Parts: sequence; structure tokens; C-alpha cells
Amino acid sequence: SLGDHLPDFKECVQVCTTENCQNGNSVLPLHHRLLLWTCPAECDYTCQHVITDRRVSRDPPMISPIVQFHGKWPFRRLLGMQEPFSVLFSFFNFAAHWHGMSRIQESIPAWHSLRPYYMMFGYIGLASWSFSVVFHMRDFPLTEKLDYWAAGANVLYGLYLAVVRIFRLDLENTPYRPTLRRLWTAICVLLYTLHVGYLTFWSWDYTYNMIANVVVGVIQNLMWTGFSIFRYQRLLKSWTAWPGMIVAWIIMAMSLELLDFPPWNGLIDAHSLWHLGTVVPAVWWYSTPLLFNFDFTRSFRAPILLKLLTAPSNQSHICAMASPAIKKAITEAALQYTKPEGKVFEYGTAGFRMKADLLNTVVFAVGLLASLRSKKLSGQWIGVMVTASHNPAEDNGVKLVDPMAEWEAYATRLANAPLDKIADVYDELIKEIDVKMTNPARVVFARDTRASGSRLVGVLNAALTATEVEFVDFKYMTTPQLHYVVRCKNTLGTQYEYGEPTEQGYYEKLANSFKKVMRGVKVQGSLTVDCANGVGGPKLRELMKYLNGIDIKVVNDDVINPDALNFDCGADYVKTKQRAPPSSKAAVLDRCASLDGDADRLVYYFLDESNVFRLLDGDRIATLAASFIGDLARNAGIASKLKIGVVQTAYANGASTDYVEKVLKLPIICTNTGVKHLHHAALRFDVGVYFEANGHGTVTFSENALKVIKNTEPQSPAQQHALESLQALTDLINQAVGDALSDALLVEAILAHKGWSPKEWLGTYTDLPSRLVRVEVNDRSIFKAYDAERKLESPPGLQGTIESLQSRYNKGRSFARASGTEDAVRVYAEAASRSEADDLATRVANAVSEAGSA
Ligand SMILES: CC(=O)N[C@H]1[C@@H](OP(=O)(O)O)O[C@H](CO)[C@@H](O)[C@@H]1O
Repeated sequence: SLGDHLPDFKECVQVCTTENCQNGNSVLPLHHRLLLWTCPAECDYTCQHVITDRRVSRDPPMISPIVQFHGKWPFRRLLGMQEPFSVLFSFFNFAAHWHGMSRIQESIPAWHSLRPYYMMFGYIGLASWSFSVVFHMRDFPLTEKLDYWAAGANVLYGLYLAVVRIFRLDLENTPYRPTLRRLWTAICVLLYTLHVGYLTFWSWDYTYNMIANVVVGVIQNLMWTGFSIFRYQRLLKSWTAWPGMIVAWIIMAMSLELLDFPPWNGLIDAHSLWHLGTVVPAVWWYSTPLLFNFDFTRSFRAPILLKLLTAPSNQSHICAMASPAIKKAITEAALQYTKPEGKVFEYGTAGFRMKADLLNTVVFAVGLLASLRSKKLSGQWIGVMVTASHNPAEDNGVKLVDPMAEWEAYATRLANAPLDKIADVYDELIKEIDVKMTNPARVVFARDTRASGSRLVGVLNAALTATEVEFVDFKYMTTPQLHYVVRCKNTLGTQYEYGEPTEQGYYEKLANSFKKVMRGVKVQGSLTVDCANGVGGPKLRELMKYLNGIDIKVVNDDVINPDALNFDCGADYVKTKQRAPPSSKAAVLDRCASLDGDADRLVYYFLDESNVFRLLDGDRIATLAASFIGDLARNAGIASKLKIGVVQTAYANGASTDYVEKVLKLPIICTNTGVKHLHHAALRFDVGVYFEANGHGTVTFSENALKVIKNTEPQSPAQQHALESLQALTDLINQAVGDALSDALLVEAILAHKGWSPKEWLGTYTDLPSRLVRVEVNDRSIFKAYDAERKLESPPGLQGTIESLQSRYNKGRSFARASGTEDAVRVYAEAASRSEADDLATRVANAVSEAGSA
């Protein structure tokens, strides 16, 4: 550089070394010696500043007084560090990677196939920024080489990761992906080796190094930008554009590197600012949802040319089918059972449900499907529940926790396969769903108290054993308890950890959060719970051992007599008959509640002062919960940050819909019948309160809601109390699924907070009298509904008839739809008076019956 050729500088260094450097380095302070400063280096440094100061203060002034020495600007050192701000900013980058890696560990489950790639990105980031710290502390040939080698690795790994991530080469679900991945890894390793080899053994060429990094950087930047644009066009979510924005930021920061200028105050130069500029994108990068559940390949297939270039390997073929041993085991196990003749099975609104005698082969098929689903999800736990909920004791059923529409179709296919062909259908599904058979499969299952349950669990066991699945039998459980366990198991070790995946963990979580919600208030009187003589009885008794401050009387908990289940009791009985179970001994104004057979539904009721039965159904629980949570959010000062909404079905009483819209002033979504539809819609809100009128429902909290509740700093004791109550509510409520036990505690807590008896609760609005009628028809499939099942498009003309009928009644509303669980059409009607509602229901039922028998 110009500086070290200046005669003044050379002379200064020579004089300095001659005068000072005769006695070794002993005069240097310890921290300078530790950073390997020597006396001649000290002279060099001092002379750089003596000469620079002299040039700066020259009169007349020089045009460019500050010049470089040995390829660098004359920096002021700090504690012996040559470029202290580059050291500091490099350290910031190191910290960003460190923090980001811990976020990856928290938020990406260990089984996720992208996790190792992101962790590797982090390790390379840590290494390269450590070397950058060292290099900027002291510039020696070795520290410089380490810095450049690591920076090169960092940039090239970024490109490697971009390709792996965008084309999802981490997946094993197609034959070409593993081959492409190996090829791409080999190319990158070769390129890096050549790069380092050229720099080390051929020429330490700064220009080449810069060009190589810029080219590789620009390619990956273009890829991420394209990826962002593509994703943004499809999803219209601002975060999809993050990678493109990160890239734009990096390019702006990089331009600093090209704008070389002398350091301000001898401290901050363009290079250090470039290091500062990369801190934000590093932090940002680790926050992008790119990291998780962001699957580009669903809609994008690798170019055909790439496919042609990569012949599928044999191993991939083996992955895409069951081994002969497993197929043999499946066939042998399946042939132990007999398929009911002529019966066609269909996965309905709540799984398969029918007479228990017919279910063996269906349960076997669901076992096979659970194993495929778990493998497809790289070993996530899948739940299988054996229950027929509110159906009579001789029925049973089986459902997956949680199926998606296409999986319901696969279940139907497997269930209808002839037993000697079921292994072939299993194989077809492996190919169709792209299941990697070398993935582990994990299943948890449980059952309600039906006598047929143990036989069916035996069948399930046989299917899981034949397909070599790791499974845990939780014996008797309520359906919501199984949902809880599945969620806990799948979130274990992540930031979304839901709780201890045991029954005891479930009780402890409910009891602890109930205690917190109840701080400062007391439950008045007792609650009588009718357990439908199902599994909810013993489980409620168990829960009570963990609860304090609540007096629960358990009735209808006979699980010994197999015929007692759901007989003249339970939530379904109470809701459809609109009366208390005949066994009820509740006095006037006593709070009563009924569960259904697997404890996922809850309704409340009481006798008013005139001994009239009063029902508080799912609509009532929803309005109670929504108003309470709304109040808490306002008291906590976070109402403007949370979008609270209610989800209902067409069966919700019109008065409840009016109340939510006009009094609570909350948005409502109306969905098709079936909790899976409601649950899905609820997730569109920060706080989504969803209940079917029959009492099945819960409240979901978005990630944003959980964060706001957790991180808001209270400004007053009242605000703190509201925030704590909200926080406890998020634990008390079973967010995985509607849960009668958790819902009952929620209702009790809210009534205690409001100081309400059921009478005040009932007084919030007046239900319109309603009637539900079941109409048997020849073929219910001709009844096709739309508009959230509130209208019929076929049979032709029927909708017009229904509308003209309902217009004759004050506040008349009626609709008909085919049931998803029974071979019937359901007719619903409501109107201003009981007689009008009944009349409207009868007339519409007649019209349906006529259209159905035509
Ligand atoms: C009017 C009514 O109560 N319908 C019930 C009933 O569905 P249908 O499709 O109406 O048969 O069973 C479902 C499953 O339990 C439940 O989600 C739903 O609310």
C-alpha cells in the first residue's frame, strides 16, 4: 500500500525499532503481548498514526491525507484489538447465530428432516464469525486464511441450503430426491475444496475470492427472491416475502463493502459497517417461518430434466413399498377376522361408528392407516380412539386423532378392501401417499368403557404388530384425554410443549390452572355431573382428587353394567329430549351438567323457581366463554391486540347469534356440522371460541395470543390479575379438542368470577324455541347442502318450499341436511313461540319426507 512505501513512515519505523526494540518485548503491556504484539509491530502501529496525524494536520491540507498501510486503513486499536468495531460487530453476528440455533432447537422438532441443515448453517455461522473476531483482533497470515476459508464456507453453505430447502431435497419421499441430494452435496464439497486449494496452493488472490463469494451470494439471493415471489403470489402472506427482503437488506449492506472509505475517528470503516449490517438479516433469518412447515414442493415439482438426470436408486424403490414380510404378516393377521358381507363402510363425521360386531376389520384397517400416517409424518405420534361417543352401548366406533379429509378417504378404501387384498391396498397407499417406509411409526390408543372395546383394541394391536409400529396402550381414557396425550407427545422438547404426556399430567395441568384461575374467587354451591355411565365417570372422580375448592357430585357413573351407557342420561339425551335425566334428583336452581359417553360434550341445565327445566347448551357455553375472555382481555389492556371470534354451525340458536353480534360485538363464522370444521375455522382468530349447540367445543389461542398474554407488562394490579387469569385459562382449556371435563371447570370458574347462578347465565338472552326432527328417507345422498349447510341445492324445489314455509312464522328459520353419522335427514326449525317452532319443523319434515321418497 501507499502508506508503507512513504519515506517518512519507513524512517519512523526504523528509528523506533532501533531505539526501542533492543530489549525484546518486555516493555509492552501484558494484554498487548497476549495478542502477540511485538516491539517492531508496535513501532509499525505507532508510526502509522504519527504519519497519518502529520498528514492530516498539514497546512495547506492534503486531498487524501489518510492512506492505507499494508492493505489496511490506520485503525485505532482498543485493548490491543486492531479493528475493535469489526470485532464487536462480528461478535454480534456470532451471538445472532447462537441465539438462532437455540430457537431452532426449541421450535423445530427433532424428527424434522430440515433441522440438521439449519443447525449446520448455525455451526458454520458460529465458526466463520469466530474466525472473523480473531482476524479483526490480530491480522496474521493464518488468521486471515481462517477468516477467508470460513467466510467462503458460510457463503457456499448458504447456496447449498437454499437448494436443499427450496427443492426440499431433505425429503425421501420420491426416488430422485436422495440421489439429487447426494449429487448436490458432492458438487458443493468439490467446489469448496477447489476454492480453498486454489487460494492456498495457487494464489492468495483477493479479487478472485471477492468475485467467487459475490457470484455464489448473488445466485442464492436470486433463488430466495424467486422463492419469495412465488410464495407471496400463492399465499399473499407478508412473511412469505421475508427471504426476499432479507436478501435486499444483505445486498444493501454488501454495497458498503464496495464503498471503501477511511475509518471515522480511526474506528469505524465500511467493512465494519458491513459486518454490522449482517446482524439483522441473521436474526431475521432464524425467525422466518421458512424454518418450519413451509413446504414449497406441494405445488412445485423439480424440473423434468433433473428427474431424467437422476435414475432412481434401488433403495428408494424399497422405501416406497411394504416388505414381503410385513405384507405377509398383514394378510395373516387380517385373515383371522371376517368382513361383514355386503356392508360398505364410510369414515363419517366422527370416524367409523356402527354395531360393535361389525367393526373388527374396520379397526384393523384404521390400525394400518395410523401406521402409514405416522410414517408419513416422519414418526409423529398418531392417536386411535375406540369409542362410539353418545351412541347406545351395543355400538362402537373408531377414529383417528386427527385425520384430514384425504386420510378419511384412505381409511374408507382400506376398510372396504377384501381381507386377502388388504396388504395390496396398503402397498398402493404407500405409493400414492409417498410414504417413506424406513421412517418410524408411533401410535397411542385408548378406548371408552364399552364391553366390545377390549376385543377391538386386540384387533388394533394385531394391525400395529403386523406393521411393526411402536405403540402405547392408554387403556381407558376420554377422547379429549387421548387428544391431550397425542399433542403432548408431539410437542415434547419444543417451544410449543403442551404438557406431561400422561393421564396424571392431564389432571395436574387442569387442576393447577383451575387453582390459578380461581385465585380470589369461590365456587358457590355444588355441581352435579351426569357422566352418561361412561368413561367420564371414573376420570372425573380421578380429576377430583387433584381439585380443591369445588364440590362436584358425580352421578350416572356406572361403568360395570354394560347396558347403562348413554341410557336415559348423558348430554345427547338432555339436549335432544330437552329434559333432565329421569334419575336426576337435583333441586331448584342446582347446577347440573351432563357429559356424553366419551366425555367430549357438555351441557348444563337446572330447574328454575317454577320447576321448569332450563337448558344451557353449547351456544350458552360459547357466549359465556367469549364474554368472559373479552372482559379479561379488556381488563388486561390487550383487547386491541387480540382478534376474538365465535364459530357456530347452522344449529346454533338464532338468539345466541344475535347476542354475539349485537351485545358482545364479536365476529361469527358459521361452518358445516362436525367439530373438525369448527376447530379449523376457530384457528382463524387469535382467540377462537367454538361450540356446537350440542355441547362439543373449546377455545383455541393463536401463537400471537399466547405471546401477547405472556409478554405484556402489567401497569396495575388489576391488569396483572387479568393477565394471570388469561394465562391460566390457556392451560385450563383443552385446546386440542372439545373436552367436557375441562369445559366444566371453565364454566365453573367463569360463573364464580361473575358471581352468577345459572339463572343469571340464562338471563343473558332468551333462546328461540327450537325443534330438531330426524327424517328417514330412501336415499339421503340426494340432499345436497351449501352455505354452511343452511340451504339445499337438491332435491330441486325443496329449498324454495322451506323458505316459503319459514316466512309464515314470526322469527321462523328452518333448514334440512343429510346427517353425517346416521342414515337420515335432520330438520331444524326455530320460531318466536314453541308452537310455531314445532309447527314449522313438522311442515318442513313432511316436505323433506315427500322429496326423499319421490
Ligand atoms: C345436529 C347434531 O347434533 N349433529 C351431530 C352429529 O352429526 P350429524 O352429521 O348431524 O349426524 O354428530 C356429530 C358427531 O358427533 C356432531 O358433531 C354433530 O353435531
